Amino acid sequence: MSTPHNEGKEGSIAGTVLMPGDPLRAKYIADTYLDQAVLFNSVRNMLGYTGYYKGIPVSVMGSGMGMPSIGIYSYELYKFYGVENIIRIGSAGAYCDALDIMDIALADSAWSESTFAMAQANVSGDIQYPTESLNEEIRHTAEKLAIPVRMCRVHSSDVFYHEECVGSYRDYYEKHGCACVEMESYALFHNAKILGKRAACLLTISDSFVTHRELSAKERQTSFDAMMKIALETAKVCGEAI
Ligand SMILES: O=P(O)(O)O[C@H]1O[C@H](CO)[C@@H](O)[C@H]1O
Ligand SMILES: O=c1cc[nH]c(=O)[nH]1
Repeated sequence: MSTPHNEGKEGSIAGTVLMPGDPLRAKYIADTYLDQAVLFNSVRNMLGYTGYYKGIPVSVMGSGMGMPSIGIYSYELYKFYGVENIIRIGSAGAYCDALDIMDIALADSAWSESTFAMAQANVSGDIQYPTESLNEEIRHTAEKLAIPVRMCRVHSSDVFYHEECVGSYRDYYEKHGCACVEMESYALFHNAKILGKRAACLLTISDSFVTHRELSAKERQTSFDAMMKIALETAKVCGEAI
């Protein structure tokens, strides 16, 4: 089987997929953490690999940036490849000083101005939620690894570069309770819900709107190991249950 965007063969993708936005981060994870990793997709260079983590099959695939992109890839993984769990592992910008560079956040909800859910399935509302049971497994895993994780509402934005007339990051923090910003979780959570699947979103803070500190592009690609460890150990637990 294949889709217009994924050339993976039937059975080539594990039940749990870790999804960074950057396909090169997917390659880094496969090269660094997976045994016997096999490339299942390179259409549009959206690299996807399946390998073994501590003996359990796990896949990792880039989602691209923004909701239309993760909307396509996650829909196809859930609907056509039988994937049960997608854990997004991304970077985010902090909207408050409670989140520092390299802190790890777990989305408890995604607020968005996006029309994705309305356009996709006539679903109204500006908040989408992750799967509570998957979040619970992630929290439990992080606790066991003694890696601190901050639960927070995420601004899942359609736009990276805003003009000033739109307002400040403080508005998203103060009016909507968003502690940080990324660009995919609202669409991922929506797709999981309509297809009866599970989704979660782990984020490492890469820059701060408050302090203006930021990681380099190279650091964003390779330095999120603590978050990856949590995601991989959770995927192992999910894989053992499938
Ligand atoms: O690091 P990733 O997973 O790509 O996530 C964040 O980084 C990109 C913007 O630089 C957007 O995709 C945003 O969601
Ligand atoms: O979407 C994103 C991701 C990281 N940092 C930002 O400022 N925005």
